[in-house]
Amino acid sequence: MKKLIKNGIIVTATDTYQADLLIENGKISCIGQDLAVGGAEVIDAKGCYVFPGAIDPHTHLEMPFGGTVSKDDFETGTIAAAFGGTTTVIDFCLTSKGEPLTNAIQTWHAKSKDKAVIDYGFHLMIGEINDDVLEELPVVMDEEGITSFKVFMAYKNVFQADDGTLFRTLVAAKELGGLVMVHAENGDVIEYLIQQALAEGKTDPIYHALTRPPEVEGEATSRATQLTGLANSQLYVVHVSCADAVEKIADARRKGFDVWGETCPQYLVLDQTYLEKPDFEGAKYVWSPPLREKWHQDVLWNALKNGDLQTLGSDQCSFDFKGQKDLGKGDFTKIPNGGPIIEDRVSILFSEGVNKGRITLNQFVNITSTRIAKLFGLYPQKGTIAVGTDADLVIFDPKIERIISVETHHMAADYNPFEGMKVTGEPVTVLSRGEFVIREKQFVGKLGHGRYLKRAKYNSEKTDVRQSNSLTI
Ligand SMILES: NC(=O)NCCC(=O)O
Ligand SMILES: [Zn+2]
Ligand SMILES: [Zn+2]
Repeated sequence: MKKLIKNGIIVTATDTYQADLLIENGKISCIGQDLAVGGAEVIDAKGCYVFPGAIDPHTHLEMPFGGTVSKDDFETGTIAAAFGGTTTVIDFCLTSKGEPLTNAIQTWHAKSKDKAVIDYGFHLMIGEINDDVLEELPVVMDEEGITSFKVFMAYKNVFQADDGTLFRTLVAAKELGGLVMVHAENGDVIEYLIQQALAEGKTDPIYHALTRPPEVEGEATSRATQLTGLANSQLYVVHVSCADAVEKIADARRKGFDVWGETCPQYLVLDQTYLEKPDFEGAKYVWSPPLREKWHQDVLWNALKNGDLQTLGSDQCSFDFKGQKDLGKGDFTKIPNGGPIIEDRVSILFSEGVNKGRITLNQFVNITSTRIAKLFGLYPQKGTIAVGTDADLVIFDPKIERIISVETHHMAADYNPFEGMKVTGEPVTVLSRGEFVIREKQFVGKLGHGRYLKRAKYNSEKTDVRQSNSLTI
């Protein structure tokens, strides 16, 4: 059935205007003033913004990690994402050394099929480069449409790859049209600092942060950007947490390197003191990289505004406090890293960013949707509002106030790291390819509605590093 969204204010990465919007066969078929269409279901968006569905470029759903498995899967995770205004997620598919890449991809298809309520794609972890991997990569790209590869520079003896692997991945990505993503922390130095702390009997959650200081993130970011320049390749630095890393990304971009940076809500609004909460509650705030001293937040906000950082991911990787986070009681290295964020990513950026004048409304759309679609080969099918694009849409009431709480969230985890935080602005209705997923704040979607997305190759023309956020695109 046709749907007609009336009276809303359409916001894209470049424009803000009042118009009606017609949806037919899952796509936007017409945008105009005072549209009247016989037989169309009318959705009144008066007083609301109409945004392109947000895209979360960084999720870990049902991921084995730290001796357990992240709590939210493709069902609970994508439902919560939709409540928060996200209509596409790109999840990290983990690989194992010596195993064909396609085995890992099949495992991820099995996790997601018939569960996801919104569209989804995969990034692929590269843990080693050898002849088999080099042979498989072009096939993975062409047949699976996986065009972004993740290299971990940390998590020694678990996921960490060496510099040779990173460099060869950058070279291969340049040749094949892929985007290399890095978790940039120096895993070897962290391991040394961890062993030193444990030997001194320092086992509380705060030592997670103190053994991963900003310098180890800054150093790894610098190394990754330098190697990218040398390979004349392209790089996306995930979950940037501190000034040291922002500085290195900004330097690289000034030199004209094709380098991009993502931050996450936790680094924008929470700080290192949360790890000192009593009764082991600090474990709820264990991420890698860790939360930083508060002053880093201003640097991150400025970087989003001036274009040194371009996107916001959730790094959704949730664990229960009871039964999962508490695996690390008495040894902070055993606390599973990550938290439940997928649902509140967009609202936090709107409330703390747009409402507080730190970024503009159009930058908000660029940071949560358009830029991500361009970088990860989804644009213009996703990431904007235009005739012919998927009708992934969010009707967003900027006036609704909400207190974030585990009592009301839709994620599976048993706590919310933003508990008690007031946000103003909330999605009320969310459509995926023209179908309601959230309607008037109620879930009405269908398991399995979400389709797997084969993504286009990295296109430096589309993403052009010289185009800054400051002027939105
Ligand atoms: N970030 C984090 O603490 N957990 C998820 C895995 C990762 O992204 O490193
Ligand atoms: Zn990471
Ligand atoms: Zn992550």
